[in-house]
Amino acid sequence: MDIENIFENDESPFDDQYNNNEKEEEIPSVWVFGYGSLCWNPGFEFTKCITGYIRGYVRRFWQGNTTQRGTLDKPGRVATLVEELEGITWGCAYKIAGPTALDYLKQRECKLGGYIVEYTKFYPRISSSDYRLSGEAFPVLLYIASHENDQWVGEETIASLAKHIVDARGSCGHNIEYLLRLATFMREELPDAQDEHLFELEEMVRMLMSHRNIALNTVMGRAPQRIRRDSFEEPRRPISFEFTSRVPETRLRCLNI
Ligand SMILES: N[C@@H](CCC(=O)N[C@@H](CS)C(=O)NCC(=O)O)C(=O)O
Repeated sequence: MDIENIFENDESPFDDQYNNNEKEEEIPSVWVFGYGSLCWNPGFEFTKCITGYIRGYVRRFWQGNTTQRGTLDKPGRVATLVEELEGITWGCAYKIAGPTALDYLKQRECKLGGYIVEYTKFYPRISSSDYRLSGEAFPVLLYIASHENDQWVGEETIASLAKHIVDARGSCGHNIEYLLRLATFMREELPDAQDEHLFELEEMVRMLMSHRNIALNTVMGRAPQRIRRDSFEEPRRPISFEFTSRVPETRLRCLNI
């Protein structure tokens, strides 16, 4: 999908009805779906973040990574989406305006990560009349690993994935951090969402860490920027992982982009 001129393209699927610009000046915007590190470390500026899901895909750690979370000698494993008819993948959608964020994602996701950009329908977890999101689905961009990219690994057992993750570290930090921060995002923001693959992998990695005496503080980098999600929702729990609504000031530190 060519997104170069998505803001000018009048055939764009992101037409005005989904801009939800009721309270924002009429500037063209698109939504990007995050289901891996984008859930906790978007690295780009956004104006809204809402939790929800997409249909027809499941999340799998079947994409290798020799840059941000691994090396050529010890490739890591990062999340991608695999088509599955009845599949559902939970994550969050970011509303972005202007091409800067997309240029950044092109570098981070496509150039460095081997992902391609597609789009699909996003179903918000919470509908809000205040936000003119009556719960109906709307189009989002998503970054998915093509099976042709040179870092594609394909199906692997949980045990094999866990071994790779425990052994891998890249320019953005340890591969364990990548997995645990995603699992924490899901538990804290989407406690009712199911994801057997993610949580079985987390359990196996934590078991390997225990067997190899790997201390958590040796694999977890700096706490990510706090993100306020579903801002039209009353706070559901004491403030913990995510709080203030702040547009990220820092870029993806490891890539300096
Ligand atoms: N496209 C997925 C995965 C994105 C992802 O995990 N990208 C990795 C590598 S390709 C990345 O940029 N990681 C930064 C980091 O690991 O901190 C998402 O929507 O979250």
